[in-house]
Amino acid sequence: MAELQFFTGTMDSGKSTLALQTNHNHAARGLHGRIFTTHDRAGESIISSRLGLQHDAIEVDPEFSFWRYVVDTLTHGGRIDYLVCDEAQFYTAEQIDQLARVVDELQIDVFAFGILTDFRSTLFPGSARLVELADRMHVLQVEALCWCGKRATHNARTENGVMVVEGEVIVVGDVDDPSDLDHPPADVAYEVLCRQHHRRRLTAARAQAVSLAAEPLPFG
Ligand SMILES: Nc1ncnc2c1ncn2[C@@H]1O[C@H](COP(=O)(O)OP(=O)(O)O)[C@@H](O)[C@H]1O
Ligand SMILES: Cc1cn([C@H]2C[C@H](O)[C@@H](COP(=O)(O)O)O2)c(=O)[nH]c1=O
Repeated sequence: MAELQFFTGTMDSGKSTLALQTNHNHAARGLHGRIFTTHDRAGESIISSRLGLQHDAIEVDPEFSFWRYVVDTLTHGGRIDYLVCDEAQFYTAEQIDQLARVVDELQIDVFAFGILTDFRSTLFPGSARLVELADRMHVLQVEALCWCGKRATHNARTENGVMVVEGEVIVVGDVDDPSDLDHPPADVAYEVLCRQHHRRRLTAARAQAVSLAAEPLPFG
């Protein structure tokens, strides 16, 4: 039986890597798949992982119909055994419904990958629909960690280093590596945090500033 599976985790938890591995393992066994993505950091029609892997992909815009694409391909003699769908949080709820229909009516496996919540800790519409419809949901095993060492569960957005909770929902960006002194923080960046530190808006930089401020002055 074909299935709609949803693989989720915070930013930087290995979703795109797993998406590319899933495609590789199925293709290696002679199965025919299609890879979809949208708004990847590397650009249009590309799926990229931070481990350096990249692959061509079909760019999904809000008008794209998965159902029409698959039916057209099959009608013209093409073969599709599975779909790999990255950045699925950005898909519309209707597109997730189409993916479920592809699974149920055409017996094609769908592997969807995406983050659950945005920088305000609100479910993305695509992810909400996947939670509602997926046959199986998997939380990625490789845990991204908050600066405090706890498992990161939330995605924070920073603007010029300061965590924000208002703004456009979709802003393509990357997590900052504070140890990479060659690259100063981007104007808009992301940081993964545990819930407690997301709630308190305590990013690594702010935690460090607070702890330095609490140091007693070196009076002789
Ligand atoms: N230099 C590195 N060495 C080893 N692993 C790395 C390195 N850079 C990134 N990674 C791994 O890649 C993961 C991010 O993979 P990626 O597929 O881009 O994540 P996602 O799609 O969830 O944002 C990190 O959690 C880490 O495990
Ligand atoms: C939290 C959040 C993220 N985004 C963007 C930032 C990245 O471009 C992608 C997530 O990609 P990843 O492969 O999981 O790292 O989503 C956004 O647009 N809005 C948000 O609130």
